[in-house]
Amino acid sequence: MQGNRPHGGARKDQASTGAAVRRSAPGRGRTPPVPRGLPPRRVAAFVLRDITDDGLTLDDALAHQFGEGEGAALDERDRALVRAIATAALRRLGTIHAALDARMPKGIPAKSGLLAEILIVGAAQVLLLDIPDRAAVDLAVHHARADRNAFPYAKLVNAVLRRIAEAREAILADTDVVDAPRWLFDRWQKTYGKTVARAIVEAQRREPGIDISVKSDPALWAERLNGMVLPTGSIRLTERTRIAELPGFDEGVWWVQDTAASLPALLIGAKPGERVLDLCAAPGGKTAQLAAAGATVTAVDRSPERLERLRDNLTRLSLTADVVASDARDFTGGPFDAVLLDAPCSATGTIRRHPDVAWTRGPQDITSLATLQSGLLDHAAALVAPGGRLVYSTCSLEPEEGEEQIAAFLARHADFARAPISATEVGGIEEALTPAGDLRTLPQYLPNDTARLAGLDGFFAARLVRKAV
Ligand SMILES: C[S@@+](CC[C@H](N)C(=O)[O-])C[C@H]1O[C@@H](n2cnc3c(N)ncnc32)[C@H](O)[C@@H]1O
Repeated sequence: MQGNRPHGGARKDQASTGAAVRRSAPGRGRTPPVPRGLPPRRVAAFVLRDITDDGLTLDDALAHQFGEGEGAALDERDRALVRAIATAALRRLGTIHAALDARMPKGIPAKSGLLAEILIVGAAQVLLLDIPDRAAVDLAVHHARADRNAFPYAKLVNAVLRRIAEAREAILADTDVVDAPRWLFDRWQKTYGKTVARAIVEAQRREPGIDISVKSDPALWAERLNGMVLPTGSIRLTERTRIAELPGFDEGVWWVQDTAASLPALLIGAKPGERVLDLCAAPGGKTAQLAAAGATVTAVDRSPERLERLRDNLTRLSLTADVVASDARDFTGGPFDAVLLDAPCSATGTIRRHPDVAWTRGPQDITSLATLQSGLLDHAAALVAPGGRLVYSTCSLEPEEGEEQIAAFLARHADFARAPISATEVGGIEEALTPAGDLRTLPQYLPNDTARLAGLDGFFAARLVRKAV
């Protein structure tokens, strides 16, 4: 197995050059003409640096770079290219690091500016995108020449990227390389065993399709949307498309939601008129499911910005909920017939959709989130009416945020018992049920011969019932 640490031992030196310097930076006072394709590559390099150095999410990094300097001037096509390069690079960062390591045994030289990012952006194009090798390599060389500190390494960029292009097939076929940080892969091996951990990282390499939850009549809407109905009742689109231009979007018939993310709200089994509390609700995919089932929903989230999105989504869908901006641990009300706690988590189950997650989390995040989750669970429990249901879910693959959380909760709360989940409630996906009766989806489930139509996010969910007094 090859190492897959972030490539570039010169992080500290680079960081100390300061954002203002490194984010402009033509080399040695010259102003060579800027080739047409260079700005999006340069912006992609900054996006990657925002993510790997500053811990921004991909969406935040894109918003940051498109909001200033060279990024603000990019047209829609170039922005799409920046997103494609950054996403591909993050999805296969282990592969790219291994390819660079093998051709640069001494690693990235100190004080070499954006050299690491220039190489990653170049390698992502050469290995993964439909861009001619020559254009990708030449632009990377231009990029290095225009960077004050990467300037001396322009020839090295040329040589390394050409050698990567020559070895493309072998690099992509290397099954020893893992596209996840070592600590995370080791964790998955420990939790799920070697074979399953391998299948997880394999599934995360694939670009996922788009899933849609529909208020009613999935068969009809699958036909209209040119999609397929999944066993879970979601629709999976079979083609890449602009979401807002699809039939039914303006009419508010459906919303985008990974099919695994739709399962926790289904487990509530909301009936018309029931009082249901959705804790940690924004941007509202599960609130919409509960409201569409006819429940009287209270949706709580502590982020006012995310609640704006929830309100917008409900408005488009002509659904209603009582929306409350509050820390869930301070929320009082109820008791409720059912409470859904879709807790904040490390989101390691969503890496196939959000490949940045793999490279911006650390083991300490899992520990601190597990503490937050158990506090949220205890508070949620107090809001459930006797005889009522509590569904706890996270989009994490980590047992501390799932199975272990529920075991500890049940040990603390003798007034709650597990209400085991049956396969028929989750589209018949037997393998997603734990021996205890909880839901544990893994990204490699729901296989399909067409890669883009396979898989689902990794989710955990447990259903508990408060004993009637
Ligand atoms: C996994 S997301 C929820 C997704 C949402 N349930 C859906 O289906 O669209 C977690 C949410 O928890 C919110 N959150 C984090 N900590 C919170 C807290 N202490 N109280 C309330 N909301 C919190 C975040 O703002 C975020 O919107």
